[in-house]
Amino acid sequence: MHIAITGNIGAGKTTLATRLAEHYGWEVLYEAVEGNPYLPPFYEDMEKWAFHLQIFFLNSRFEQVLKIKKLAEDKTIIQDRSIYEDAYIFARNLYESGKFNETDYQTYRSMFNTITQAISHPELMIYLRADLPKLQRQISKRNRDFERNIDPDYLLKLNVLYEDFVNLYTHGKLLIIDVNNLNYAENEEDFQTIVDLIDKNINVGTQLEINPL
Ligand SMILES: Nc1ncnc2c1ncn2[C@@H]1O[C@H](COP(=O)(O)OP(=O)(O)OP(=O)(O)O)[C@@H](O)[C@H]1O
Repeated sequence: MHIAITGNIGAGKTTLATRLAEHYGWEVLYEAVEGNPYLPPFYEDMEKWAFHLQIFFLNSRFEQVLKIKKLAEDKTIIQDRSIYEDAYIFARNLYESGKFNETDYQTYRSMFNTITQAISHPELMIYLRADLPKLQRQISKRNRDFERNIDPDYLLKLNVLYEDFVNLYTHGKLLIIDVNNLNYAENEEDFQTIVDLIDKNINVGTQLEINPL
């Protein structure tokens, strides 16, 4: 089974993916942050590095989904961020804010459309919904150099696109979790709340039985 966690920067995807994998014995595939040569310069000058970064993420996410296709035949894989977010949220936001020019954006979208014809979709998507203060707290807690001056307006715009994305999402089952008042990194009860929700929504390892919130 393929499960993906979706959510804005700092929503807590990596922590949740790691904890769920430990709890259920799933395998996690993380996104390419460490060693991504374009992320630090991108935050310095988005217009200049938008295309490079989007191609890097698209390729790395495509590699992941091909890997997941094979692995998910006999185990459950949890993916830290889905391929859709690159195109429908990050690239779209860059385009709409004038940082991705028309030609580059059309080239990128055409590659994305080609790639999506070759992939299979997650059976379950878990969306972590978090408001700006929560995102900012978590981003400052992890203290990554290149995220230090992240513009609140950038996070707000991404959040609007995330809401659009989940409202229109039809590729598979969707579980929406409001994480504003949850601290599943440190609070066992909060983690258990999420586990209970997931248990209610899937028969782990076999079939899906979703009752959306
Ligand atoms: N397609 C993309 N375009 C631009 N930036 C991206 C893209 N995908 C990921 N990023 C950036 O990569 C970095 C890592 O992503 P993020 O921090 O969301 O992952 P994370 O550490 O898994 O988050 P979380 O706190 O939810 O675990 C962030 O700075 C994010 O903006």
